[in-house]
This record gives sequence, structure tokens and C-alpha cells, in this order.
Amino acid sequence: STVLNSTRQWQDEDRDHHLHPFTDINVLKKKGARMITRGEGVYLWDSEGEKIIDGMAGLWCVGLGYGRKELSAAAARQMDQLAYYNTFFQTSTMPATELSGLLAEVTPEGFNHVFYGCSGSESNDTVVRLVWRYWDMRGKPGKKTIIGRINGYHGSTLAGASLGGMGFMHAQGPLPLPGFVHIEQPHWYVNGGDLSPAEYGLKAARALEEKIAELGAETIGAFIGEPIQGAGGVIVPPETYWPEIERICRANDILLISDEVICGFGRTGNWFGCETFGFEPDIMTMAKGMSSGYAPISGVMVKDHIVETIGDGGEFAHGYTYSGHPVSCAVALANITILKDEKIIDIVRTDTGPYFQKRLGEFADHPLIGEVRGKGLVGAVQIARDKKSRALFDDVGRVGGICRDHCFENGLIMRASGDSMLLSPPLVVTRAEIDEMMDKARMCLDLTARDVGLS
Ligand SMILES: Cc1ncc(COP(=O)(O)O)c(CNc2cccc(C(=O)O)c2)c1O
Repeated sequence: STVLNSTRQWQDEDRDHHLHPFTDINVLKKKGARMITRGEGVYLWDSEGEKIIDGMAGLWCVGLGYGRKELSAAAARQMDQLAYYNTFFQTSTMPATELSGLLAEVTPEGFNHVFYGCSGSESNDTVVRLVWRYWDMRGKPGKKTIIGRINGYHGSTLAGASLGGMGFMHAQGPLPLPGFVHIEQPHWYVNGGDLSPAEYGLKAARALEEKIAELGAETIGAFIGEPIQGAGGVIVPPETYWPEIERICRANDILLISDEVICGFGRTGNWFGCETFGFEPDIMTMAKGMSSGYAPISGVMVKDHIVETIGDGGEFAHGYTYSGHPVSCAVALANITILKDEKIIDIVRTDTGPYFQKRLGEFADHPLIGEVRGKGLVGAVQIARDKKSRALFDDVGRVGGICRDHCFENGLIMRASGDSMLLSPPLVVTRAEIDEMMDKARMCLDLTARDVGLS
């Protein structure tokens, strides 16, 4: 191919051939892609030599930070040894087997079996297949509907997009597919009205009870939720929410699914978000932090009683060519081993997480910020037009976009979702690096406040 050695040339080549995810093609064609060339720790560099502090750990996934040689060495070793073999036809490979045992060890009690994929979306498709098969085997084939939340995000396959409650995705095609319904999200700032967060948490959870009553428990197979809705804007539910959701699921004999793609592997200060929020799911989806993003891998942890029930039905006719890919498994194995050995999640829970939340909390007094949300090393500041009434700006998303662009121009990656600014740094972030992120974030919020006349 042509030798490309200037940013302009890279951008032209990319413009001519590369369709990017969740991207307005014509906007990008005009702008040209920013070519990211290198990563080290919590920093990235682009093709112009600009250094950027990555407040988003890639896409919520690079837990160990960039440049960990143990992971690249594990990949190279496995690739040289056995770059690929499948786990169909009663075969397995050492990394897939070893990783499965390690996952049984680090996940909550009762999760002893994992089904692999390459992405969170694929694993949520697996969840749907498992739920449908489980109720068939339980002799209740009517229980096929799955309930999710408005503004939840569970991926971009047909099932992932249907499990999710993102209206702008559903608007592009006949989505959600039949059998996927949604209840309100536990977003106190927008939906809580005069209720206290504790009261609102119960009210939002009881929307599930109402939906079940409306549709009939005999038609509902499962409820799925992210402990904290990530892409939806780091929506941290009130403490009362998840225990009430669990109670309602048990009372109506529906499976409880925790989508841990973002909250899993230490993000909230425990290994999994369901541990932080105090509920025990029947199924857990995992991806992202499972390999620190160094290689694509995802998985579904399945409680024993579900494995046994499905096992009674002969071959479960589902799976992917790369389910249990040996190189991805070797990378995930090295990643999780480091998380364990270096006690990184304990440090998040006891040191850097509380420090991050303290620094984030300082934004509560910023003229542009109505609410600060977060847990462990994930957080959001909610941009509001009027702090007293909690009113947002009319064209939600515009001001967040202004702030995001200020960040990118000032060497900080901070995600904008609606008018919430999100941070989810690598789990290895230090206090000094947290300070650097927060100082840049404050400067960009100040610039944004000036732009919208709220300074
Ligand atoms: C909770 C959850 N579940 C499933 C998926 C889908 O995973 P895959 O993308 O690997 O198929 C996700 C992914 N989350 C995700 C993916 C891409 C962008 C952003 C963003 O916040 O901009 C978030 C996620 O956050």
C-alpha cells in the first residue's frame, strides 16, 4: 500500500476507506480522523506528537493502562505457540481452560461457568439465547420477553440494541425487536422530582413491578441492567434501587442479569458492580476491562442452576468461531492475574477511588454543574442550565459537545453523554494523574461556561 508519513496523508487514506462506528460520515470526512499512534500508562499520543491524558481508558476498558509488556508478551507467546484453535467439537485450549478457572475464582459465589465471545454485544446476544433456552427447558416457553431500561446500553447487535433503551438507535430501523421492553432509568436528577434519592430509588425499581403486572409475569423471562449505566451518562442509581429490583425479580420468577461490561473488573471499587450495589444476579455479562482492551474478548458468567437446566436439553445450539480465542484468553489471563497480584482493585476501593470522587465532588460548586455522580473510578458531572430547578439546556447534548471539544483541544479525553461529562480513567491512575485530569476538566468547564454565558 502507499507509504503514508504525514497526518494529512493518513487522514486522506482513512477518509477514503474507513467507516467508523457511531460516526457522522460527512462530518468526519470534513474534519479528518485524529490518528492515535501510541499509549503509555494513562497517556496517549497522536500523529502530531500531541500528548493526551486518557480520562476514558479508551472506551472504559484499558484498566491496566497502555504499554503493559506482560500483556503483549502473553499475546506473542500464545500466538507463536497456537494462534488459534476453536472450542467447538469437544476441544479446548490451555488459555481458555485456565481463564475459565480464574473467572470462577474472581466472580461472586455461584458463578462457575463462562461462555465466551469477542464483544459485549455478542455476549448479550448469548444472554438472550440462554434466557430463552432456560425457560423452554423449565417448561415455561411463554417467558421470553426481556425488560431493560430507557437509556441503558447493551451493545449494537440486533439483540444488544434491543436490550438497550437508546431511542436514537431504535429510530434507525425496526428496533427494538419484539419481546424487548423498557422501563424508566433510575436517574434521580431528571426523574426524581421532589422525592429524596432513597424514595426515588424504590419508585424507579417499582416501575419493573408495574411493567410485569402490565404484561403478565408468565411472559417475562428476565430483567437486564448495568449496575451503573455507563454510555447513558454514568447514571448511579440510589442505594435503594438494586435490592428492590432483586426482590421484584425473585417474587416474579424472572432472571436477573447484571451487565458488567463497564462496571466489571474493578471499575466501582469491587471486582463487580453487583457487589458494590448489593445484589446477586443469575447471569453476568463481561467484556472491556476483562482484557484491558488489549485483545477483544467477552464472556457470560452463568449460575449453576441455569447451567444444569440448559444441560438437560442436549446441545445448546449457539457459539462463535472466536469463542475462547486462545490469544485473547491469554491476554485476559495476564490482565486479571495482574489485577489480582498487584491488588489494584483494593487500591481503587480504598485510595484512588475515594480520592477521585473527592476531587470530582469539588465540581458541585461550578456554575455549570447541577450534580456530581460516581462510584470508585467512574464519575460524571451533570451540566445544567439552572441548578436550583435542575433544568437542563433545551438542546441536550450541544453544551456537552462544546465541553468535549475543549477537552480534546487541551489534551484531555472526557466523554460527553447528553449533557453529562464522564470520566473513567485506567484503574492504575495515580493521585497526581487524577489531579491533572481534574485541573484540565475544570479549565474546560470554565471555557464552556464562558461560551454559554454562565460563568
Ligand atoms: C454495559 C455495556 N454492555 C455492552 C456493551 C457492548 O460492548 P461492545 O461494544 O464490545 O459490543 C457496552 C459497550 N459500551 C460502549 C461501547 C462503545 C462506546 C461507548 C461509549 O460510551 O461511547 C460505550 C456496554 O457499555
